[in-house]
Amino acid sequence: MPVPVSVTNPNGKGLVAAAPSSLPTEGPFARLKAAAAANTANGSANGAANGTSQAAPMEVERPVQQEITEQPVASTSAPASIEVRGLNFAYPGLDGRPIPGVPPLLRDLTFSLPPGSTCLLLGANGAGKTTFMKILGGKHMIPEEAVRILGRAPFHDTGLTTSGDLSYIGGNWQRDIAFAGTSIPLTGDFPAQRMIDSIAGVDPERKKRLIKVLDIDPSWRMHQVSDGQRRRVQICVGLLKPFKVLLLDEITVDLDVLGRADLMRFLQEECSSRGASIIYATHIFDGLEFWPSHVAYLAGGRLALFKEAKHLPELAEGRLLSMVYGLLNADREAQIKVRGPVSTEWDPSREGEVGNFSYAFNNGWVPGTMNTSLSTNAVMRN
Ligand SMILES: Nc1ncnc2c1ncn2[C@@H]1O[C@H](COP(=O)(O)OP(=O)(O)OP(=O)(O)O)[C@@H](O)[C@H]1O
Repeated sequence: MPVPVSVTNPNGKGLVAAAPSSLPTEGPFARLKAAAAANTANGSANGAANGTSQAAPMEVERPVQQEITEQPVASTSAPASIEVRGLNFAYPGLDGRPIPGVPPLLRDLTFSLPPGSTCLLLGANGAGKTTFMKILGGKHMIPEEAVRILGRAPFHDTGLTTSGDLSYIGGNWQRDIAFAGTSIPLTGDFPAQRMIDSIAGVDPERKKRLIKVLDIDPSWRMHQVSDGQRRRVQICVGLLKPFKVLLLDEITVDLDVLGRADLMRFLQEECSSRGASIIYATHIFDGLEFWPSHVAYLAGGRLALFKEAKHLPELAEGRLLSMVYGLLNADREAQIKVRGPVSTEWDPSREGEVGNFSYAFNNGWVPGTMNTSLSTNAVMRN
């Protein structure tokens, strides 16, 4: 279960800002606080200019309504570790082709991140964050030139993922098992250590460090662990290889506050010390102000906002949550303006939107689910 924001962050200022009076001087919160202070001192020219800081008195903030406008891609001279150029993507209908009349989910999306970046990916439910992350992770076929990870095409160049250079961690740890069902949680009776040891060629020191950071008991039996404990083992396995690009899709959802704080600090160190890059899609914002170097907001199939964190004074001021609230509000109102309010009535005329019958050329759809047992092999091409 996610930790409710109201529990960890009752005043809307973030876990980091809430730390000084109530938390011990040692341990992950103290280190988070120090990291946030250093971040503020280094990067938040805006915060300094208008006299705000993490230590400023906390008043309860009314979320602000923000205007969503297209932002220029952050410019940098370093070669990008993640580069997206004019990406279009639409999920296919049952016949494997884009559904006529349904606009692409991602439209002419352009985006670039330099090495060492920690990018927070935000957006409303259904905005396309998971889809975008899966595309970056090489799980959907798209034109080769549309996405480059470390200069390579993630779908076509499978060496990117098999080498561990590109790592995607998302969704629940589950698999489809014939005659049992789809999305079955991994619950065999074997110890966590065996799952972790199943990844070959791992530096033993890194393994030990991750087990410690994620507070894993190697003797946990995987069929008896809680959701959060299973998630810790899943994250550990996903991080064992020293990735160069890491895509995290809401994986901290089951972690307790301490576990999340330790993990986020570990990930930030990975980027600053090794030049790795991370995109992290989440709906849990408390305590994250210190973490991103970039913030991206996905709406209407495009990046409606993409900025370096140092240009977002809300972060230095510990107001990430209220910033996101404002963006979501503006997004919803813009959508209502365009398509009107969503009908609460079932509309029989929308049945069978797939269109006229044609012979299916993707026969891998799993009945009753949104997944295909094949990699999605039909894409929107202009
Ligand atoms: N396999 C699929 N087939 C068809 N449509 C899909 C499929 N997966 C997702 N979609 C649709 O694509 C849209 C974006 O979904 P996606 O999961 O990428 O959103 P998201 O931003 O990650 O949402 P959330 O914040 O709820 O996780 C949704 O409208 C969803 O219904």
